[in-house]
Amino acid sequence: MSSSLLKQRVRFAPYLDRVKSAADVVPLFKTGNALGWSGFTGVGAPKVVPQALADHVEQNSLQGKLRFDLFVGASAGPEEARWAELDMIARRSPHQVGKPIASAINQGRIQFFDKHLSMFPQDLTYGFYSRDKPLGAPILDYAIIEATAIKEDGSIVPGPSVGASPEFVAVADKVIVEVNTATQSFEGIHDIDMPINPPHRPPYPYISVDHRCGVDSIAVDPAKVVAIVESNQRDKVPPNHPSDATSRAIAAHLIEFLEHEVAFGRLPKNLHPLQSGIGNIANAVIEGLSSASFQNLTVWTEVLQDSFLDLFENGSLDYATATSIRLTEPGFKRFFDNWDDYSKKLCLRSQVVSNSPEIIRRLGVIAMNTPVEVDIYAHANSTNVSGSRMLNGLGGSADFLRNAKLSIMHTPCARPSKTDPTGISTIVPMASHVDQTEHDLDVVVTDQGLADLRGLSPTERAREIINHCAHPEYQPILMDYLEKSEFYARKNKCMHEPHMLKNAHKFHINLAEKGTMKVDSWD
Ligand SMILES: CC(=O)SCCNC(=O)CCNC(=O)[C@H](O)C(C)(C)COP(=O)(O)OP(=O)(O)OC[C@H]1O[C@@H](n2cnc3c(N)ncnc32)[C@H](O)[C@@H]1OP(=O)(O)O
Repeated sequence: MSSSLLKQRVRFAPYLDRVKSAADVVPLFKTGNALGWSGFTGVGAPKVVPQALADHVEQNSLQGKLRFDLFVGASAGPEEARWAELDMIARRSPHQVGKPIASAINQGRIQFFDKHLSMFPQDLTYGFYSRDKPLGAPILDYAIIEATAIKEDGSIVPGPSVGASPEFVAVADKVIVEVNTATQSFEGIHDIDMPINPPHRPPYPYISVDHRCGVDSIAVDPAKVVAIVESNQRDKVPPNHPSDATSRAIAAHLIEFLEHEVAFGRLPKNLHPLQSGIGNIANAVIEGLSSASFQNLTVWTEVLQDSFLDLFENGSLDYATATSIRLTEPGFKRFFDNWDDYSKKLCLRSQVVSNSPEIIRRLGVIAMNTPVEVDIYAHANSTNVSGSRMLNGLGGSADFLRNAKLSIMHTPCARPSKTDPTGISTIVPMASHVDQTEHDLDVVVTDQGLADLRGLSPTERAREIINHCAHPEYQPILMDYLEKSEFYARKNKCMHEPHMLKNAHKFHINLAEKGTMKVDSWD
């Protein structure tokens, strides 16, 4: 049964014969299927089909018996958390958000692999993730893609994210389209590159943030579309934490640094295109930028959060492009209330383009992301707490940080542990897991201050980071580690990047054993 809204949104008549309910498509799925979902950072993912499958598993006690390999451009919505709770995910890549899915990964129930978001879709199309399948088997059994409209040629107009949907559609055996009639159509806001694999891939043409290639929907062979399912559920993004003294201090140091770079002629007055990561700190830093004096800013990023709307509204942001616009409910209301204005100043692209190392370097992007920890030589951990416990995944942090003109990591200098309000130092002697290397980062900034690492040797970097970024309670402990490491290294003629290996992870060991990283003495 098609609603009149659905008929308006689906402009390719043959699809109207394929309208089904979510429950109707449940029998199509078999355990072991490889699925690609649209969505990126909790918006634009399918909802009603995943929910119907979860209901089916719950009602028939199929937990652990109907399991899928699940690929999503980045994270999906609460549906994937429910799938994790019902043990419906065997394998997952490349990024996820939410406690149930992270704990299933950390309990070893989901085989998760973490890949640069610019590389994940193309590696999927190369067949890297289906290499154990028989020759000729499809890479994906189903792509389940949320649309906000279908054009006359059957192509799919996505919603608030593009992510890896073009690649999923290209390599899926069958496609199910969830047409979301609860949200406004996003038609006209996308600029979509369809996958062309090497060695004949032409260069991406973009030379400015507002440059568009002219394709505004995802092409699909209509013969592959087996069902059109109406969805009437909006995206639900939890509210961001309001900025606090810590995030405001981080933003203030960063703004002072950017002003300094403008004064010295290394950046123009409107800076360079900005990238900002996900999370509360990133959101608060952008909030801080909205009260600075920069004008005519541009943004080339992967996720736009609510705070970017402030920049648009106070007139300091000229144009923003991303692969996802992850807004809270009030954020989406602001966005739709000003649709005529925003749709001219905003564009959503595929993640292979938003995160393309080549374009990031070409545009001279300023990248800003939050790590779990940074070590004294500027290796950063974005993913694994104490070397092992996965949080969300690498996401696009390394796509941007390795290729940006200015690579900045921002973090509070300390975090609370269960027993000590400053029990976790985000500056450590040796990172317990490395996602960004010392060769990638230019600047580390905490609420204490900013370390400008450009052109410094490792031991100079260590002093800059300890003195400017570490919490005052950790500064003497870290300096003691550095000086003792230098003492041993001088004797052994290995002064380039001195470490005491037996103590290098003592902060983490101390945290596990005593609830704080405040080490009393070195072994
Ligand atoms: C889709 C994209 O890729 S966007 C591009 C950038 N992507 C990335 O940088 C991916 C990696 N980064 C991230 O996932 C996030 O930035 C994080 C998790 C590192 C920080 O997120 P934020 O929301 O800014 O910080 P926040 O302080 O709220 O920390 C989030 C959680 O991580 C935990 N955490 C962070 N660092 C540590 C640490 N050193 N030790 C223990 N826990 C930690 C926090 O305790 C918190 O847990 P909670 O949710 O149980 O309270």
